[in-house]
Amino acid sequence: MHDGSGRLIVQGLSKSFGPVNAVQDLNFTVRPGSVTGFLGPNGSGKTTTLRMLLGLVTPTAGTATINGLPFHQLPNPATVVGAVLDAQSFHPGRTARQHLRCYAAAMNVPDAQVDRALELVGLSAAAKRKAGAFSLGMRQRLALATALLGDPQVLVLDEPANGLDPEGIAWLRNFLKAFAASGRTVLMSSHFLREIEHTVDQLVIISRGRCVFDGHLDQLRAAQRSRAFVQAADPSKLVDKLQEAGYGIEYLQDGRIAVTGADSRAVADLALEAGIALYGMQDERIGLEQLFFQLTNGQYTSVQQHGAQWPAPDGQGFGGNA
Ligand SMILES: Nc1ncnc2c1ncn2[C@@H]1O[C@H](COP(=O)(O)OP(=O)(O)OP(=O)(O)O)[C@@H](O)[C@H]1O
Repeated sequence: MHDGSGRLIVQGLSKSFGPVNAVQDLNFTVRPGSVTGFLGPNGSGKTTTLRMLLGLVTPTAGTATINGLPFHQLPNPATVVGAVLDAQSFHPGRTARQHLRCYAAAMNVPDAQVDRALELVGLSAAAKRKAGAFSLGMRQRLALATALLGDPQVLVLDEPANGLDPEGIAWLRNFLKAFAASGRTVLMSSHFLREIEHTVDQLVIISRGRCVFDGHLDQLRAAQRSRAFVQAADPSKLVDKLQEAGYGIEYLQDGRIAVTGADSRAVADLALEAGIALYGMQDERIGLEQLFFQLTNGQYTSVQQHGAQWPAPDGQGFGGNA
């Protein structure tokens, strides 16, 4: 049974593998009713964190809880959390339905859930086909169906969009948004900002095992700075005026002034008022992707949609948030 919270709480979580500090003092909360992206370059510690959350790796320090409990203390965990860590782990000779029946039996979930899960992921027509012949996109869907068997409150997905074509990504986006809109929780990892940009509301970004951003995607967007580069006849007078107006200033080596938080129009208006001639102007906008580059300190990586519906936990209708 769902206890109605669906919260994932990571506190002071660390994991070292010998000399490798894979995860270092991570703190974040994932709330129901939203899709949270867990973003970071390759090797930044995403999988290790998800594995600690799912009780598959023991933390060196700290805790990771689901509904207030470590995974291994959850009563009937399959009904609380569904996870996909590896979309390739199928017996190639089994059909999609046979694969799901094996898991349903192991989870003590009624067989009826198998056809429901196949339907939810759009695989009903492929139920009798062997998983070994599935495309990567179909494997991702079958893995997701496996995670959905227990009708869980929380979905934890490691790189679910990996290898999907644009149509598959759009399908996944609709699906996860609808799942979250019903008051459930989604945590999905990615190393590619553009791939998940239109799917997630919240973002936790990690780099080298440490959290470098935790907040709403809009907060990240707001942090995109714009700058205007300007060459003026009287630079020091213009700088005085710009500083009076509250803009950040930087002198560039080539004699231009970089004005932070302003576009060229605002600078031109101010220069005109002050009677300062301008010889050249240029705008610069730091995009989300560049910002992600900066946040992850060059440890690179980089985030895409529709509409589905999803019943709320315990069949309470749509949009119920715990
Ligand atoms: N079992 C292990 N033994 C030793 N080192 C490990 C182990 N698992 C992970 N690591 C190391 O911990 C670091 C974090 O790896 P992790 O797989 O968690 O990163 P990731 O962000 O999921 O990367 P990717 O996007 O490439 O999957 C890496 O340096 C990795 O080599």
